[in-house]
Amino acid sequence: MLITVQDINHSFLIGRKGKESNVPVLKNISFSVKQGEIVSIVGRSGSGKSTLLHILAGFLKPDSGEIVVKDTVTSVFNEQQSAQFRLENYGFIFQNFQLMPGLTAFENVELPLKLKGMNRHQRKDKVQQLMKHVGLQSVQDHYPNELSGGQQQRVSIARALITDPPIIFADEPTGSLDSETEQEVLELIQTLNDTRDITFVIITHDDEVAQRADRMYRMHDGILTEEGVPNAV
Ligand SMILES: Nc1ncnc2c1ncn2[C@@H]1O[C@H](COP(=O)(O)OP(=O)(O)OP(=O)(O)O)[C@@H](O)[C@H]1O
Repeated sequence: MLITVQDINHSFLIGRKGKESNVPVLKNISFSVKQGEIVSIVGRSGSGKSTLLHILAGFLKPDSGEIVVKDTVTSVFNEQQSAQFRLENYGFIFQNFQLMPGLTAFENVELPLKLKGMNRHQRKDKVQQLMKHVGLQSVQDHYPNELSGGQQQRVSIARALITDPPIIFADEPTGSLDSETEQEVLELIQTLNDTRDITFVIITHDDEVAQRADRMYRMHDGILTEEGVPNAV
């Protein structure tokens, strides 16, 4: 298994000081993701999906339970260890793209390589190759506000991929796209999964998006259960 999540529990303390109450948000969550799978987690707003993603990615510590990624227990990491592990292993795609408005499409994709200290020549080759792969060659000098929603999401996907992480976490990746563009982005994810063997964990409130995955889990009031998908082999 690439990712194994075992008995995760998490609560938030809410309310005024002295009158706080503990609200359980994740209840005994266990699931696993195999290398090369696309796994979706679907559920209504407030069901706990984002909290689970934050815990998986190490932004938040669970109250109890264990997460193992690539044979490493990540749930015991301190902040610095989590940050390092994220840098080496995870890419992120968000609903609202989170591109840097002052950088061109090319520069947005290039940024993670700059942060890693790769030299300019190598960066240029790598970024150009990937932008071609995701169909962005003709718009590489455009700023985010000169791109369509679908193009912006392609840029953010390229940015997530540029450091070759084995795992991509996508939080509502098609949430702000029209249905045609949504299909294009889902097809791109499928292609990248096929050609580069990248594992995707997709969080969504949309059943149709979730059913495009190899396997699908449903989150309901903090409880996660696996459901069959139509295209399962
Ligand atoms: N930092 C926090 N402090 C207190 N409660 C929180 C906090 N973050 C989330 N919650 C609560 O935890 C529950 C689950 O929230 P979460 O954001 O994980 O749901 P979600 O399924 O991702 O929803 P959405 O699709 O709207 O993002 C909600 O009831 C929310 O109010």
